[in-house]
Amino acid sequence: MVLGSNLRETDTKKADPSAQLNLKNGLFLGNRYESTAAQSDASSPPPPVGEKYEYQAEVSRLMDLIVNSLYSNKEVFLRELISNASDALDKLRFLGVTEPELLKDAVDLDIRIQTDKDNGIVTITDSGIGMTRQELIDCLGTIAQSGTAKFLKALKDSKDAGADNNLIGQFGVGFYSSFLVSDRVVVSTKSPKSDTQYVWEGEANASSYTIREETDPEKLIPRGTRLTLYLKHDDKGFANPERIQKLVKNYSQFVSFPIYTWQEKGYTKEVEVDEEPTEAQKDEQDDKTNKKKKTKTVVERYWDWELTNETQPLWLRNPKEVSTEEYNEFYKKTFNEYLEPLASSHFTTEGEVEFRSVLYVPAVSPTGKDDIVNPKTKNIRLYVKRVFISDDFDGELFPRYLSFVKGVVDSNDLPLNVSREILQESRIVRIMRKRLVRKAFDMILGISMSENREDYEKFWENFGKYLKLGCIEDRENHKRIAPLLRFFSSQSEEEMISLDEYVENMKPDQKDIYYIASDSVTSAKNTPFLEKLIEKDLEVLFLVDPIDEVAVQNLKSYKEKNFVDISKEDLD
Ligand SMILES: Nc1ncnc2c1ncn2[C@@H]1O[C@H](COP(=O)(O)OP(=O)(O)OP(=O)(O)O)[C@@H](O)[C@H]1O
Repeated sequence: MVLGSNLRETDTKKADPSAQLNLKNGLFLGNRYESTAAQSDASSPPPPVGEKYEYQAEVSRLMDLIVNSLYSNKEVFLRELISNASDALDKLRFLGVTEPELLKDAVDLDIRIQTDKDNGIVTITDSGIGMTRQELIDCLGTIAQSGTAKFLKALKDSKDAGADNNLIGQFGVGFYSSFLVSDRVVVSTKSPKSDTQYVWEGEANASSYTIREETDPEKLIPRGTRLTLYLKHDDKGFANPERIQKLVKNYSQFVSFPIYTWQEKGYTKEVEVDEEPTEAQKDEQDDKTNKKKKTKTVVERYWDWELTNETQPLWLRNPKEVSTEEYNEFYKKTFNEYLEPLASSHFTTEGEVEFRSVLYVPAVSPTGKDDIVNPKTKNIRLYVKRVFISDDFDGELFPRYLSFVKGVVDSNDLPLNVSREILQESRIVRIMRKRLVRKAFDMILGISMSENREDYEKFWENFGKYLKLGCIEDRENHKRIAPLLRFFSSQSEEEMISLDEYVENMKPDQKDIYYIASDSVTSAKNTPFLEKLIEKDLEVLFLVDPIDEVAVQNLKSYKEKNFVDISKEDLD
């Protein structure tokens, strides 16, 4: 075997990883993985002093919290950093579709994690999009981003002084989580948009960070980002290669890029033994065709990259083989959620248009009940042939009133350079949209039929308004929406009922569905129009949400029974 054979001959305990990598790929990738952090630290002269920048006030606060936190589940740092690396690779792969020259400096899109146990150092390298100098300042000195911003908001909202510890785990604090375990963090990064590689360096308990150019030729990377974490004294255990391997397996099952970890390996071989044979053995050897030397089996140790995660995306797997726990985990990791979803649906459509999707109904409404019309939800992640395209196309794939549905959609029929304009014009997208909507309704119907009535009550409380909006905006789907609606009524003031329940409860000669619009159950109850109907034991729906009446007027009828406003009609 040619591969790495020279490495096995010698003591390769600290072998140069790049040597193997280059051999393996048969191409020269510069010295991207050349120096382990430990080596460079010991041998190179002190790095040039960088330019100093102050953190934005929120970042300082966040850093303070993280550095001094008593949060015990520190290992989440790895999940956060791998997720950043994966995002950076996604961005590169996406941009590379239209600008292939971005990909030319390094072919493999992967994440490599190396540990130096003796010195307590972990390096995480991705060959993703990297950062320019300005991006370093914008991204790692200010807070603009989702998860971290969510964290700060939750922190503000929480009055409980000990809450920050739980919040770190729930929301994730992105890049800054590296300071849960590190005294010092060095980010060396090369964007394909810049000719220079830059180094960001920050320390726990400091209010500023520095940025300088990378001048050490040993540390140059063709493209991407390398994070070097100098672990705190008590956290040096994270530099144990087996521990890292375990954590990667645990946290990265849904990362669709290969993650390699640097592992010690062994193989057995036979070696000759030079011991003096006994007299008896000598005779025996002489008897046989003499000179057959003795051998023994020894284990040779060497270090090599080992693929540590499975890279098949969840939606490509057979739904029969995916457990509810896996769907829930995928949801939480993909959408930065900490609550389990209320329901999920995994399906494939074939034939005219082929795509795969996993959809979810969240447990709570993120925008608050009154803010339906927020088109920038980033709830649907669109992939084309497994390449992440964008999470900005919710509006093209789902009607506005279903914007609370989250999920991934992967199509084989769309072009990789798909844009909003293409989506809007595409016949394929129209078909996809129809099917997605149908599946979303099936999923909601599933919740409504759950044995546990509370599930749907919870759904209705969070997303009822959205469905009512659907009555107004989506005539075509009235048949699907109407059975999902819920109202209080003159005979059910505490628990909401469905239209089906109403219809079942109708008197044999009752033709219409009666309703009264009011601002509360109490005032609806006291309306004078109601008396006569109650006398006759006829049930009346109470429409107590301002949107209810418009929704019902749009439906006009349910199961061929007209909605009739008891305050307006001349009732017999
Ligand atoms: N490995 C990386 N390669 C390129 N850019 C990165 C990398 N890590 C972080 N960044 C940049 O820094 C920004 C801030 O990262 P951070 O982890 O704090 O937040 P985020 O990833 O945007 O949000 P969240 O982690 O909550 O999803 C990212 O949005 C990205 O632009």
